[in-house]
Amino acid sequence: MSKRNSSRPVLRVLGAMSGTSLDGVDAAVVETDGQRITGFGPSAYRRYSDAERACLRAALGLWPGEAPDRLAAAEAVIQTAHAELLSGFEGIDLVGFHGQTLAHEPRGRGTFQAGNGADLARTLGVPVAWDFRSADVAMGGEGAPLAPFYHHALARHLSGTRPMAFLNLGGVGNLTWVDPLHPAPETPGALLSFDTGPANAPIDDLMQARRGLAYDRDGALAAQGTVAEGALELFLDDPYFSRLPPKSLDRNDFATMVRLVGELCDADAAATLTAMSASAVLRGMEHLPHPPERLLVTGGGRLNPVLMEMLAVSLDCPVVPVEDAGLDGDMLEAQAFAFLAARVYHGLPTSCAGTTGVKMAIGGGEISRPTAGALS
Ligand SMILES: Nc1ncnc2c1ncn2[C@@H]1O[C@H](COP(=O)(O)OP(=O)(O)OP(=O)(O)O)[C@@H](O)[C@H]1O
Ligand SMILES: CC(=O)N[C@H]1[C@@H]2OC[C@@H](O2)[C@@H](O)[C@@H]1O[C@H](C)C(=O)O
Repeated sequence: MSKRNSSRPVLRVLGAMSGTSLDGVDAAVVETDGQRITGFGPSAYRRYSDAERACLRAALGLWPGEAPDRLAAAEAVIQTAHAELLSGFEGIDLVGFHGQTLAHEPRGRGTFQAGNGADLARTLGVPVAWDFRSADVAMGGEGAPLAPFYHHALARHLSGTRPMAFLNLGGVGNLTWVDPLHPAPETPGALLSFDTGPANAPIDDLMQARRGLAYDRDGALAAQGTVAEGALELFLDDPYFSRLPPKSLDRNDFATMVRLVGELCDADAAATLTAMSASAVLRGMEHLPHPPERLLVTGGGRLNPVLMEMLAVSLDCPVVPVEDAGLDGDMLEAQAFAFLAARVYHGLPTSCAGTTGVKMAIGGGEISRPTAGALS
């Protein structure tokens, strides 16, 4: 821990994210006082085995107390994978542990990220910030997306002077519009963010069902297909797309869309699902207050050239992977939860009206210490 031009100490924070794609756990170090990013550290990835992924898939949609055996098996996978990955890092002041979202229903039963931060703190011997979303939902927010406060810090780190946008193409897509001239993320007008719609999850589900593969590598199958315009139109009729932000999704909220492509051959189905993901983003762009100077794309979908091309040809602004700005698109969400952990530690807000729709800016997350008094 060190002090640098700030009343709050700079922490070396390790963030960990297990996303809706269920591919594995990302972990990355950020040095931050919770406001400024002062450095990026090492990162690592731990893939889930096929058996582990199947176990997590079987637990999607479960709430605490439901199907106890299935849930306990998934929790054991999450806990073990994180402990294995995170124990390989040294010199860490604080861990930001997102866990695995199993169910998300902000206007209903709430939001549930499996994984126990108190146990992880004991295992690693380091304080752990976790359960980032519950407080926001309890206060009437969507509980997601939460990365926007990090996007704001990144935009300032990049010395941006004009509004820019970040697009995460994970299992679900989410879009953040950020005006970097506002020094604080919670200032009205600094941020607008929301989930755009399904991104890779339906494509992955199709590939699993039809080809026994985890995903459409480089969009190779979609590139051979033709988009079924009728199915695309039916998809875009969903009221989610015209609903004003804030709004967020569960991984499987659009699972039935795979039925829209049920009669199509594999390649046409992949092309159509890819077009649906791109079109959901295009509809989302209509909600932004001003056109961004560029769209910085993160998450695995940025590696799908078919999806990226569909976005690029339809948008007026440049569409580029975040690597164009010197950032790491594989690790950006893990970094986000490192940054958010530092904010939790320093008592700073992690969401606001522009991000989750929560009425007042609030700090979510709790901190579990391995022993009383650590990092005091
Ligand atoms: N080379 C590639 N070509 C096409 N798609 C790819 C490629 N690499 C990754 N992907 C897609 O990206 C997905 C993983 O993305 P990512 O890790 O960003 O998701 P996630 O973080 O789990 O999701 P979320 O952000 O919704 O929580 C894979 O499941 C796959 O669909
Ligand atoms: C409930 C939940 O886990 N939502 C995830 C999911 O994956 C992408 C999108 O849906 C986003 O809203 C969120 O993740 C990112 C990290 C976020 O909170 O910013």
